[in-house]
Amino acid sequence: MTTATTTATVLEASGVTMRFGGLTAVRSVDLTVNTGEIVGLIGPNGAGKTTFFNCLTGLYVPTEGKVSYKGTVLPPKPHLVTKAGIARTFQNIRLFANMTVLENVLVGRHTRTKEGLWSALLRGPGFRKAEATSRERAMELLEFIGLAHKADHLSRNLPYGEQRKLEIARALASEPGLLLLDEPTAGMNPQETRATEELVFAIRDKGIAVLVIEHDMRFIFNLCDRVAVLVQGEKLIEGTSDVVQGDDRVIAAYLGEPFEGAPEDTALDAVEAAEAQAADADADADTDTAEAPAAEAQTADAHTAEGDTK
Ligand SMILES: Nc1ncnc2c1ncn2[C@@H]1O[C@H](COP(=O)(O)OP(=O)(O)OP(=O)(O)O)[C@@H](O)[C@H]1O
Repeated sequence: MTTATTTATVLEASGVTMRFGGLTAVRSVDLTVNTGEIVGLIGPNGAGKTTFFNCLTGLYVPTEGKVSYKGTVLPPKPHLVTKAGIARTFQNIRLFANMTVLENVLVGRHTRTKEGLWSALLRGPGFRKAEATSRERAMELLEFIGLAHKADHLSRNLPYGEQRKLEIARALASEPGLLLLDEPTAGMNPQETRATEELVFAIRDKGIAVLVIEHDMRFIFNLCDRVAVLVQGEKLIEGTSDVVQGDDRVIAAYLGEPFEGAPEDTALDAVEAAEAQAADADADADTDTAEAPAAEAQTADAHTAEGDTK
């Protein structure tokens, strides 16, 4: 599917430790992401996933360890990390609510525009050309994520799932080589989640490596080439979806009882179908027949609902 003939390391985090006073939120974590890869980062609430992301993107200065992007050690400054080629989205949506959809994407491009303050104030030919290129590129991105028809809408008026998509478009506007997604499907319905899965594959096929935090196990195991599991700040295991799903320590430490025996895809399909049905159905109707699938759906949801609290 990918065209890369050689595998190169895009991201290399080594020995990353983050302490907050007496609390060690991340302890000596190593992680690499290679070209053409989608890597998942999972773990229970409070395991240190977002803290680790913040260390990668310069929001936190790690207490120990270093982070390199394409062989160069990154300075712990968010704008320099973005400029180097790493973009991210946040767990909580951070759009400019009173800007249009297009303007939000244009904001994401500013690290890639070279025109300076005077050029912008004087609106000289250089600025106008750069502005036209930026708009064109931003519209292409909106086309790519399926929001071009809403370019002039205020972002606050978009439905929740589209706001999350717009955040991804804004991150892509900085032309990253690596995209970090922090719970991209939190609060989404199954259809939106499936669409996000397709979007992430399409992003990878554009040559952008992806590192994704998510509580939705089906999403992670469908999507990722490799999955790393953080538990209490430490990396417990890293491997393919099959390896991670089958590891007893992961089941015990993270997936717990409801996921024991890692349900077959068919079982998960049934859960999803039940969720979709339940969403459409009148709350009071068919209580007898809905009882069994609703119970199953709750079991699967136990893993996703946690992500909405933050
Ligand atoms: N700025 C901070 N100051 C102090 N403690 C923090 C800070 N940020 C995170 N922590 C603590 O670090 C630990 C890891 O939190 P973090 O948010 O990284 O976990 P997480 O795996 O992303 O959890 P979730 O899945 O709930 O988002 C938690 O105990 C949290 O309370």
